[in-house]
Parts: sequence; structure tokens; C-alpha cells
Amino acid sequence: MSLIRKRKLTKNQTRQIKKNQEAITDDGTFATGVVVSHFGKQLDVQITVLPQIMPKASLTVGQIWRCHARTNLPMLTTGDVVKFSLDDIAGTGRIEQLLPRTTLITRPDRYHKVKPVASNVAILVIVFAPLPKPATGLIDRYILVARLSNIRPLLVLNKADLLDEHPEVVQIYQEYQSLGRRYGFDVIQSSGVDMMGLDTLKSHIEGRLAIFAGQSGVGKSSLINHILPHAKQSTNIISVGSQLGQHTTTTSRLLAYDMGDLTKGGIIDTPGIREYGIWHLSADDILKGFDELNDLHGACQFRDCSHAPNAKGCAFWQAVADGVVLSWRVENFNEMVAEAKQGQA
Ligand SMILES: Nc1nc2c(ncn2[C@@H]2O[C@H](COP(=O)(O)OP(=O)(O)OP(=O)(O)O)[C@@H](O)[C@H]2O)c(=O)[nH]1
Ligand SMILES: [Zn+2]
Repeated sequence: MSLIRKRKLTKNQTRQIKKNQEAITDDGTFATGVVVSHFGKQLDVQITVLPQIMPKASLTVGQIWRCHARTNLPMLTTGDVVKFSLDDIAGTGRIEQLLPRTTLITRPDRYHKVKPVASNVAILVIVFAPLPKPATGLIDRYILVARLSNIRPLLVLNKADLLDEHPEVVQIYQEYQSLGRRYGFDVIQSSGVDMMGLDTLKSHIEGRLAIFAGQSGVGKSSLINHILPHAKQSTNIISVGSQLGQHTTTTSRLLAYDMGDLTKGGIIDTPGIREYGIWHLSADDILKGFDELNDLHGACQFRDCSHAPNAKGCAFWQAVADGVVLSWRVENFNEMVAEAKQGQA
């Protein structure tokens, strides 16, 4: 099904689009920056490279400019690297160009349109904890997001100070660790109570753009605050150019490790990742999140195998019987496929 709705443009609209496309070459006055937050049609862009021709002497790297985007650009999101022109008098900017994205996390909205959630993210930190009780279905869903977006997952078992009372969670941790060893991702522990594992976590994400995901209450905000003690203040940055004052309702924001230097990476804090739906995905897409099952792709006796526990000749369940695949991973896969099908019905 095509998601693009065809419509007729008026002469005026056609002329406007043409005009927009024409005037986007950098005449030396464009600044380069990163989208650090966006709310509705407005985006805040932090300068990373000054324009060759300085329109304003007080312009510095690290300043945040409130911008709107040219209408011919694709929908922009936090993490995007852009070139923008500055309107010195109004104190605002206009995003002229979107530079190539290394990665892009998207999610479908209610109207079946795919929306960008974050761009240029290098690592997806998936946090779980002994309490609230881990939902492996949710962890697996985030591993799927990472695989589909070509982003490295990093699993963090937080609140490790509570592990003595929760041996069943140690087992889940070890099971993910063995998957991680086979399929190239790390699984670590941390605790904000006894300050354990925080440096290891830091060393995994330093110099990169990271995004945190996980059940509510597992300690994501606490971890982010430990890593970025200045994060709270950074929400109160005054937009330098526009003097519009403090932001109120941002939908998503980038918290930099070094406020003046975005090239050192940071953390994108966005609700978008929490609302990640899967109904737009096929069973083959979902399989990409399950590396060990993906290895068995096409190995079942019947091409249309349901992978139900009693399905004849199912390679997944044979592997479970052989002790090389975990039964709950097959169950989580089946549940996600069922959920996706239900959403498509
Ligand atoms: N025992 C223990 N408690 C922790 C740890 N880290 C955070 N907590 C507590 O867990 C609760 C939830 O922490 P948050 O950081 O708000 O969790 P969150 O994942 O950001 O939650 P949402 O914002 O709802 O997504 C708070 O009461 C924290 O004090 C930890 O390492 N050990
Ligand atoms: Zn099967």
C-alpha cells in the first residue's frame, strides 16, 4: 500500500516549491549546527561550525538558535545536522539544508505515516532492572529497533544493588549476555545507589550520540543525571538569538556531554522511543531483531511455518529442544508477529 497521497498542487504552490528548491546553495553565510530540540514547527539548533562570512560578530560555536525549516525539507528531528541561515534582526534562523544522516530511528504514527524519532544515534541503551520486574518482550522490542535502525544496542541491568533478592533477574542478565557475545552487543550492570558500573556505561557511550529506552521506573533519568550532572540546567538554556527565553514543552532534546562541543556526543531524551509501535512490520522485519532465529530463517520444514510450539518441523523449536535457543525468545518473537498482524487487520 502506498503511503503517499497524491494531490494536485495549485500554481502558487508549485511556484513556491520551485523557489524553495532553487535558493539552497550556501553562499558562505550558513552556519552548521545540530538540532537539539524541537517542538511543533520550531527547532532549536546549536551551532557547531560558524559561517565563513560572519553576519554577526557575537556569533559563537555552542549558541542555540531557534529556527524554522524550509518547507521542502523532510521532517527534521533531534540529532539532525543542518545548515541554517540567520536572520540577525529577528534573531531567528531558517534551516536550509539537512546533511546526510548516519542513522535514523523512525516510528509509525496513528495515520500510518512514518515519523522520525532521532537521527545520527550510534548507540541505543536499553535499561532494565530487578524492579520493576523485567519484561523481556520490551527489551526484545528495543533490540529490534536497534537492529532495524543499524544502531548498536547496549543492555544495562540497573539497580544491581537489588540483585541479591532477585536471582531470576541474574539469569535473564546471563542469557542476554550470552546472546550479546554471539551477536556483538554488550550487556553490563550498573547501580546509582552504590555507584557501580557508571564509568563502564560512560566509556561505552562517550563521544557518541546515545538514546535511552526501557520500562518506566528502571532508572533511566537517574542514570542520565549521573552521567550528565549538568543535564538539568541544560533544559533551561536561553535561546541566544531569539531571546525567547526558556523552553517549556519540548518533545525531545539532546543533552550534550560537553555543552559547548556537540562533537563530543550526548544523550537524546525523547518520548518517541517509548511509543514505538510495530504494526507496520512484517514477520521478516521482526525476525531481524532476533539474531539467533534469523540464523534459522528458512530452515523450518514448511515455508509458511507458524513457529507455534507444536508446529511440525519447526526449526525454532527444534533449536529450543537442542538447547541452543531460549524458548522465551521464540515466544516473544511470536507475540510480536501476532501483535503486528493484529494491528494490520
Ligand atoms: N535501588 C535502586 N534504585 C534506583 C536506582 N536508580 C534509580 N533508582 C530509583 O528508581 C526510581 C525510578 O527512577 P527513574 O530514574 O525516575 O526511572 P526512569 O526509568 O527514568 O522512569 P520514567 O521516567 O518513568 O521512564 C526512583 O525512585 C529512583 O530513586 C538504583 O541504581 N538502585
Ligand atoms: Zn518454524
